[in-house]
Amino acid sequence: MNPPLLQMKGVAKRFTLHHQNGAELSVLHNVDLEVRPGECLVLDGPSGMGKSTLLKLIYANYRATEGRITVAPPGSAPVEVTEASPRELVRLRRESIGYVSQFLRVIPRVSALDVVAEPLVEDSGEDPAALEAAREQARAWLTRLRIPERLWALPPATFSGGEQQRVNIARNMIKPRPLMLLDEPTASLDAANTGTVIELIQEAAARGAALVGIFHDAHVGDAVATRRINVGDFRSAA
Ligand SMILES: Nc1ncnc2c1ncn2[C@@H]1O[C@H](COP(=O)(O)OP(=O)(O)OP(=O)(O)O)[C@@H](O)[C@H]1O
Repeated sequence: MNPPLLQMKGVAKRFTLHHQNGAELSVLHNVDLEVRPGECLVLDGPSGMGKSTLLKLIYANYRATEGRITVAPPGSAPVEVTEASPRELVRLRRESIGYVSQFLRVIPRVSALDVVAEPLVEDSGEDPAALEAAREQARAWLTRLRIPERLWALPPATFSGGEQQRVNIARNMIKPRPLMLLDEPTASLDAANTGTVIELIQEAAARGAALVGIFHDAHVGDAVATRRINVGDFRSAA
């Protein structure tokens, strides 16, 4: 069996509520899990249980209060997310973790094509052939996700919710990273685009990515899950 790409051990998250005299809100407690290459772990559980918080801990948007989170990309040294420096985290995200949230962080005046191509352009070292290859791939991703060609040269700020979500998916999947975090990636999508995203997730798992996802639509979770957990099981008794 492949070694885990992601490992969480004894992870807890408590928020300190500064506007409520420093009261603590305990959200996750004793999270132990492993995800291996080729697996898609689906996070289930009622609203407010901590599903998005769990993804944000892995991506280090939130700092774990307790425990260890280790990402071990194949062929490179494992990174302890809980102890990594800001520089190591930037590198880990750039090289090893894709994070598709519901919302695109819009960059003013940058075209949809360049937003999608950017992760490959960053790696191109200004080599003209690599830059053109990055743009060519961005065109293919925009086509596959049914973004009309007339929109490619425009900044996505004025795009519809579903168009922005598809640009975000393309941007985060164009570079095949070993770990993919998916926070309701199909929330604003129609049936055809939801079907495409299901295929993309299955293709990522087939090439050996490890995926952890939250899916609003039960049928999407059912189609992609290789394993599921209920995040309510990590709720603190306190
Ligand atoms: N930055 C924060 N500060 C304080 N509390 C937070 C913060 N982020 C999340 N929480 C709290 O943590 C709990 C879990 O939130 P989270 O968004 O992870 O739930 P969820 O299971 O993803 O919910 P949903 O299915 O509704 O998206 C909620 O009670 C939320 O208010």
